[in-house]
Formats: sequence, C-alpha cells, structure tokens
Amino acid sequence: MRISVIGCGYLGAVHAACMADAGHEVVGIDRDEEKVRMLSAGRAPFFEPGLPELLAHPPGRLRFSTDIADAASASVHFITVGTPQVAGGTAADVSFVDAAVDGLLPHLSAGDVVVGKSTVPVGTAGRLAARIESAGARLVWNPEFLREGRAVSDTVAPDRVVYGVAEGDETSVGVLDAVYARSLERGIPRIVTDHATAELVKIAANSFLATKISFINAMAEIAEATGADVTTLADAIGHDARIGRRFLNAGIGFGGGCMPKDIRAFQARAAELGLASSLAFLDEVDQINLRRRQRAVDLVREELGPLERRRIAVLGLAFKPDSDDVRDSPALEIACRLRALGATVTATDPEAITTARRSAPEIEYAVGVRAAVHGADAIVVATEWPQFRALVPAEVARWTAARVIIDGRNCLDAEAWRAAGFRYRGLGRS
Ligand SMILES: NC(=O)c1ccc[n+]([C@@H]2O[C@H](COP(=O)([O-])OP(=O)(O)OC[C@H]3O[C@@H](n4cnc5c(N)ncnc54)[C@H](O)[C@@H]3O)[C@@H](O)[C@H]2O)c1
Ligand SMILES: O=c1ccn([C@@H]2O[C@H](COP(=O)(O)OP(=O)(O)O[C@H]3O[C@H](CO)[C@@H](O)[C@H](O)[C@H]3O)[C@@H](O)[C@H]2O)c(=O)[nH]1
Repeated sequence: MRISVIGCGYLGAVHAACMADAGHEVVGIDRDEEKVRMLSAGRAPFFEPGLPELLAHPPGRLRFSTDIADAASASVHFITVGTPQVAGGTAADVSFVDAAVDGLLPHLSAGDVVVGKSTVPVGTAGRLAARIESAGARLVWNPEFLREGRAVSDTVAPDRVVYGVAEGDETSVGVLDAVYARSLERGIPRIVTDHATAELVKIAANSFLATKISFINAMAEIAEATGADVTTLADAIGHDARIGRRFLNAGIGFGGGCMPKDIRAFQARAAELGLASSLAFLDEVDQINLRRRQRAVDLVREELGPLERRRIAVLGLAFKPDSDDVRDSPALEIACRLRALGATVTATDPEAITTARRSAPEIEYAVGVRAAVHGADAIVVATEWPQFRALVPAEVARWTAARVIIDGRNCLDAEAWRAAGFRYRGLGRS
C-alpha cells in the first residue's frame, strides 16, 4: 500500500520505518528540516533500539520529506504529530493535529483513509471527521500503544490493534487490515469500535498504568513511615494474578512525553464534559508521582545536610532506560532540583546527555560512571540502565570517596552496596 506518515518524531519515525519494512511504500513527512535530513540520510534523529537498522537498510520503499504535498502519492495517511500539554495549562494542545489535517486536505483523493494515531482528547476524531469526509476521504482512529525503548517490536507485534471507525465503515476496516496484515497474521487481537471508544481506550490504558505506578508509590510512602519494604510488598501482591507484578516498581515515578501529560489532558477533558469528579483520582495519581521526585532530593539532604558546596553524581537522565527522551524526566528534574539547592551536579547517561544538555545546561555532564562519581559526596541512581544495575560496588568505591547511594529506581542490590561500605537508601525501603 502507499502510505504517508505525518509527524516523524518518536512515534512517527518508527511507524514509517516499520510500515516500509512490512512491504508498504512510505513517505514520512515532518516540518522539522533537520529531522527529515537525518532520516533521509538513513540516520535516526533519536535513540531507539532497532530503528537505525531499519533506516540503514531501507528497502527502497521509504523516503522522507518536509512537503505535505508529497502525501498526495499515498492513499493511507497516518497522523502522528505531537499533542503536548498546552502552555500554562493542563489540556492537550491539538493544534498540531488540526494543522496536519488542514495541510493534508488539499492533497486527499476520494477514497483515501486518514488514520489518527496521536493521543487526543475524546471527541477530536468526531470533530475532524466531517472535514475529512468533505474531501471524499474517511477517518479511522487507531491509537498507538508503543513504549519507547521497545518501539520497533511494539509496532511489529502490538498487544492489540484498535480501529475506531464511523458507523458502517467496513471499507476502512479492510484497508487497515491490509496495512497491518503482517502483524495480524501473528494472531494479534483486533478491536473494531467507534471513534470515541478508540480515543478513550488509549487514554484509559495510560491512566490505568499511571495509577498502578502511583499506587505502589503511595505504598512506598506508607512503607517509609512504618519501616516496611515496598519491593517485598510489590512482589507479594504481584503474585496475585489479578494484580500482576508488572508496573509495580516503586521509585521516583513516571515521566516521559506521554503519561504525565496524558493523565492531565484526560482530567481537563473530563472537566469540559462536566465530569471532573469522575477523574479526580488522577490528580492524586499525579501528586503522588511528583512527590516521589522530591523524596529522592530529601533523601540526599537527609544524608548530606545542606547541599551548598556538595558534589552529587546523578546516574541516569532519560525518563526510562533504552531511551534518550528527557521530556518530563524524573531523573533530570531531580538533578535540576539538587543543582537549585546549591549542589554541583555531575550527571551521566548512556544515551541522554545531548538531549538533557539542551534543556538543563546548568548541570555538568560526564561520559561514564567513573567520571561522574569522581569527587562526588553522594550518588543518585535515577534511571535503571542495565549498566548501572551491573555496577560492582567495590569498584565504584575505588573511583570515589562518596559513601552514600540513593537508589531512585530500587534497582540495586542493597546488601552488596552496604557490604562495600555505602549507606544505601532506596525509596520505600527501610
Ligand atoms: N512517544 C511515544 O512513545 C508515543 C506512543 C504512543 C502515542 N504517542 C502519541 O503520539 C503523538 C506523537 O508523539 P511523539 O512522542 O512522537 O512526539 P514528537 O514530538 O517526538 O514528534 C512529533 C513530530 O511531529 C512533527 N510535526 C508537528 N506538526 C507537524 C505538521 N503540521 N506537519 C508535519 N510534522 C509535524 C514535529 O516536528 C515532530 O517531529 C503524541 O500524541 C503522543 O502522545 C507517543
Ligand atoms: O513499574 C514501573 C513502570 C514504569 N515506571 C515509569 O513509568 C514511565 C513510563 O514507562 P513506560 O510506560 O514503560 O514508557 P512509555 O514509553 O512512556 O510508554 C507509555 O506511554 C506510551 C505513550 O502514550 C504508551 O504508548 C505506552 O503504552 C505506555 O506504556 C517511566 O518513567 C518509567 O520509569 C515506573 O516508575 N514504575
């Protein structure tokens, strides 16, 4: 099939590359010239495992452009532009989606299918459908559930695909089945529903996951006050198959370009619908989450006292491992808060130094753990990269005089660090 993908960021670039790999002819369109230049040269503009391989060996079916007119050659058009939090508010800014649709309209042909993938407030598809239908095309809402760091495998083999279609639009269902034929052959569940339900499935899934994380972080707060251990608690409740152990890792909480802004946008939309109280709990989810960042800072202060003239090594800047994304990263925010309290902060990350430096030039950056911990008074592990989990405490003790380690992700072996002479502090652990 001939496909256009409008918006080639973390979602769109991966989607375009995977669709080409699946045998389709794809044009990826982005208004960011530098991004298009890199993608056209076969280089990934951000770190995502598996993406460089897909871009470096293009099957001749993948090209990139800054010109929306190039979408005219396609008959299926994915909308994958950003929907960030509005400046100064909590709602989603859907102006990029509107602009993408406006730009696309003159290039649509009768029978084309426009496929919305961006995460949008419920009701957006209904609003856009009339404009798209006036061009003789159809709109499907097909939310995306990929995780950064696993974006390629999640795109190829998602847990499910959801098509939100207008009533009776069997034609678009057939078109999307052809687009996703290779994934569907694997027996991946396919849910066909209306536009509003499809939009809601996405935001409900992220809200549920965020709630699960904040639930365990609330337990961490109770554990801290009572001398209990939240990791043992998570293991124990996680054995109940109805609960499950996944997404019960307590620590400095969730961040990234999706979950925090999505739960806020959902609340804003509920308020517009006169249903603010239905989602009031998401405000607690957000507050618990943000408190954990401060808790990590407070642990450093408990251990070191005033932070002026202190040096702190922060290991990890990305919001999660296997990503260079620092959007709303708890790790980067903790580094900045420590810096604001007067400490000299030296941070390192296997992939996110470049992205972090852009938003936080006040932090000092070092390549590698050894350089970061040199001269430090305390170490904070803020992203659970495998390289940090694998650190040998006795070796680290030779690199630094620091004897305090704050495990912001509960990812280290507490006993091993204590045995090497460190004061180990986890979140929610006695
Ligand atoms: N990142 C993820 O893991 C992920 C997963 C699922 C859903 N989503 C959702 O997908 C959407 C995109 O997220 P992202 O993380 O890829 O954002 P991003 O900021 O990385 O990428 C968005 C891209 O869209 C481009 N763009 C904006 N307006 C444009 C226009 N009119 N024409 C062409 N290009 C335009 C930007 O230049 C940018 O490259 C959001 O709604 C997000 O919530 C993201
Ligand atoms: O037990 C856990 C699990 C995750 N996290 C944190 O939660 C955040 C989000 O993690 P994850 O969900 O793995 O990453 P994302 O790439 O942001 O993916 C989420 O957001 C995407 C964009 O909407 C969705 O597509 C995905 O399904 C959804 O998992 C990260 O900061 C993690 O460190 C925890 O603190 N504890």
